[in-house]
Amino acid sequence: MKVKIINNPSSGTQTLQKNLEIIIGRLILDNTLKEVDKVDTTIDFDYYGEVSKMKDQNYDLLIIVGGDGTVNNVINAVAKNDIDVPLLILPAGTVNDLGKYLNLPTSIEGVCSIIKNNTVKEIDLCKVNDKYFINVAASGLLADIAIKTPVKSKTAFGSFAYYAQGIKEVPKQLFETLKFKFEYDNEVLETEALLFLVLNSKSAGGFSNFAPKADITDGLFDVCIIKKSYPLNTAGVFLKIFSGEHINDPNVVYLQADNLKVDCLNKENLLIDVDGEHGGTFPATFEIKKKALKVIVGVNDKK
Ligand SMILES: Nc1ncnc2c1ncn2[C@@H]1O[C@H](COP(=O)(O)OP(=O)(O)OP(=O)(O)O)[C@@H](O)[C@H]1O
Repeated sequence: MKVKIINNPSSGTQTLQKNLEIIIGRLILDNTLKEVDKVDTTIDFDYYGEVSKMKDQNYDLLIIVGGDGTVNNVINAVAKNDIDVPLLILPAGTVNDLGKYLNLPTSIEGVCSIIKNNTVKEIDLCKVNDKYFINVAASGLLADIAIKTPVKSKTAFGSFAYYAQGIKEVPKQLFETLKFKFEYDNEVLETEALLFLVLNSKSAGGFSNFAPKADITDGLFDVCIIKKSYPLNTAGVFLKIFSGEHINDPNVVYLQADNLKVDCLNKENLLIDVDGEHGGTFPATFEIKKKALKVIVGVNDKK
C-alpha cells in the first residue's frame, strides 16, 4: 500500500500521534505498507496545496490524524481537488464525534488491524455554501464554543475545556433570541431557536444520539432545531439528548431532508460552525452528495 498521512501534532491529548511511528513501523515490517509519505500540519497549513500533490500519484490511502477540525480541513481539500483515494480517519481530537460513530480505533493494535482489513465504505458528503463537512454544521447557542476555545487550552484539558468555555458562555447566550427561517422540501419554517444542528452522522458535541434517525449513507440531512423556551425546559431537552428522546420534545423540531436553506433573520454575521471549524455566515444553502466520500471503517461497522 502507498499511503499519505496528514497529521495534526497539536490535536487532542496527542496520544495517537505519539504512537504513529510504532504503527507505521509495524505495518512496514509486515509488508502492509510499501510507501509512506507523512506530513505534519502547522497553524497556517496549506491543506489544498498538500492534497493537490496526490494527483496521479497512485496513493491507496490517505490517513488523517487529528480532531474534527483537521478532518474537515482535509476533506475540503480532497473534495475540491477531486481526489478519489479512500480516507482513514484516526480520531485524535478532543471530542471525535465521527470517529465514535464510525467505530474508528485509537489503539496501536486497532489502527494496525483496520489498515490491514482495508474495508471501504461510501458515505455522504455535505456542503454549506462553499464549505464541505462530513459530520455536523451548527449555529446559535453553544455552537460557537468549539471555535472560541483556544487550541492550547483544548490540548491541556481535553474535553474539560469545552465545558469550561460552555459554562462561561451559556448564561449570556440564554438571553439572546435568534430567529431562523428554514426552507426544505417546499416547506418554510420560521422559529425562534437557541440552536440548530444539521447532522450527517448521529453524533455531535460528544452526544452520540443527537440525530437518532441519521444514517451517514442515506443522502439525507438530519436537522435538529432546539426552540427558544424557558431555561428549565431547555435543560430538560439537553438531558434527553443522552437517550435520543429529545426529538419527541415539544421544544425540538427534528426533520430529514436532502435540501435545506437557512437564514438568520435578526442577527448579522452569526457564525456557522462546521465540524468545529468556521463555516461562514447566513444565508446558508446546504447540499448533500450521496455516498461521495470513501472512508475506511472497522470490520464491525454495522451502520
Ligand atoms: N501544528 C499545529 N499547531 C497548532 N495548531 C495547529 C497545528 N496544526 C493545525 N492546527 C490547528 O488545529 C485546529 C484543528 O484541531 P483539531 O480539530 O484537529 O483538534 P482538536 O481541536 O483538538 O479536536 P476537536 O476538533 O475534536 O476538538 C485547526 O484550526 C488548525 O489551525
